[in-house]
Amino acid sequence: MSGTTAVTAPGALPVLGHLPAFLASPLRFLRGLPAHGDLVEVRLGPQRVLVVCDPALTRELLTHDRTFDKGGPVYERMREVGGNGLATCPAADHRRQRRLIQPAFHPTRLPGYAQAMTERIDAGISAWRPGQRIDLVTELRSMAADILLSTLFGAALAPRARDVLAADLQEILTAVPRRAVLPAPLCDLPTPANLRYRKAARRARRTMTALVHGLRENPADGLFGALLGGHDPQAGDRPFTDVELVDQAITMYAGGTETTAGTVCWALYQAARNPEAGRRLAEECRTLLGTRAAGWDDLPHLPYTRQVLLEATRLNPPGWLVTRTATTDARLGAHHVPAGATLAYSPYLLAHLPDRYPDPDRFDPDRWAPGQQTADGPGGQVPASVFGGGARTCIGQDYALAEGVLMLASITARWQLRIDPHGPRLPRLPGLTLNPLRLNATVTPAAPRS
Ligand code: HEM
Repeated sequence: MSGTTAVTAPGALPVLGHLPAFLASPLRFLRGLPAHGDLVEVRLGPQRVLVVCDPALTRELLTHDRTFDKGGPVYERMREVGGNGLATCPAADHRRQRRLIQPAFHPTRLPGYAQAMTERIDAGISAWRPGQRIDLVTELRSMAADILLSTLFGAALAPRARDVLAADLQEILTAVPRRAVLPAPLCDLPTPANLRYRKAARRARRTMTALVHGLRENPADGLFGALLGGHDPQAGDRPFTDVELVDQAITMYAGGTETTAGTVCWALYQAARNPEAGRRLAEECRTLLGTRAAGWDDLPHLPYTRQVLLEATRLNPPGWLVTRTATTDARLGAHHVPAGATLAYSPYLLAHLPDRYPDPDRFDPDRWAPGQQTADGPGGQVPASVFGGGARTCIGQDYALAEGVLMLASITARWQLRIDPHGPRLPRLPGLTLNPLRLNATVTPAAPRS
């Protein structure tokens, strides 16, 4: 990249650059980069990307969110879906949006959301039958979608409409990685996949616009109720229009469904593969809960469950590669970065650095034990950058951790899972998240502890 002082990763082929090596195994490729420097240029065909390979440099990238703004091919396609929502909007619009939305994520609102989480989790796991073979990916995704839409719209969203909306939103999200790599004209062809995508996008926006109209007249109990009901915008903050509110709903769905569901899926898988961790998890959940679903007041009494969840996010962080664009000529650490450059940070790469996490491939929930000193601060913290950082840090972090612990504890308390020996079925290339495509398990009732 003209003007940058970053080293280029070795092994670039003419024209294709590092594309074959990246496509052969993106995660292995990323993990090899820190050996070459703290900022490494990678050539993916014509696209050049500066990959940040060091935690301090990642913090610097995330702190200067106006210089290193949202951008890159995935964010462009996400904008097509989520419009100018909180996760995709440029820095120029971000402070206003964040100020308007933050009250809906205030810690005092979490117990209310947790009640909806407990109800939806209980309904989900009560439908399983002894001896049934389930696909955990589908089951947890549908539970997370149910929870997200229930907390967004509260009682304003009837169960039948919720199912249709969840199916449409899922269709849209599944299309994003495909549309991000297809040349733009191909995205407009009337292929069955493009037609399905357009139909789902139109219907989802129509449904949510109607919900927003209803909530403006009659604010209900959900997250959108908090956004619309009686919240005084800060001086100078223009309130959200209906279109912006629908963008925010799609953004929350996109940011809050696959991420949490995938994390719980990996946590259950790891607990099944690691007998000692699985035993301690079961002991904690079954002793505390018997067979009931976990609620908000149980959270402080589920420390090991939280450790298991955190370690699962470290090993398989949902957002594994995240891009930015330099808005101006800039410095990053000791490097010059030219205006227009694409940069990327990788929670996956950082979470597998051996000097931060000794024996990084080992599943070890005790890294997060209270009082344990980790590279990310005292035990109980979250793995650095898994939830981003700086002004664009995940607004749903506490929501996600509460939901993840409630799901993991409730499932473990009530059911014994026998994961299929084949383990998770992985996509050939990871999509927006590191989630498996399938994880089959047979469920039998857990033996309660006395
Ligand atoms: C395990 C669960 C989750 C993980 C690992 C996660 C991860 C992340 C990461 C890495 C970012 C920063 C992206 C960037 O730097 O460009 C982010 C932002 C965001 N997340 Fe999450 N997330 C999770 C759950 C959630 C949930 C449950 C919600 C909503 C209820 C949510 C909503 C958002 C939003 C709206 C943003 C954009 C924030 C902003 O730009 O101000 N996330 N998340």
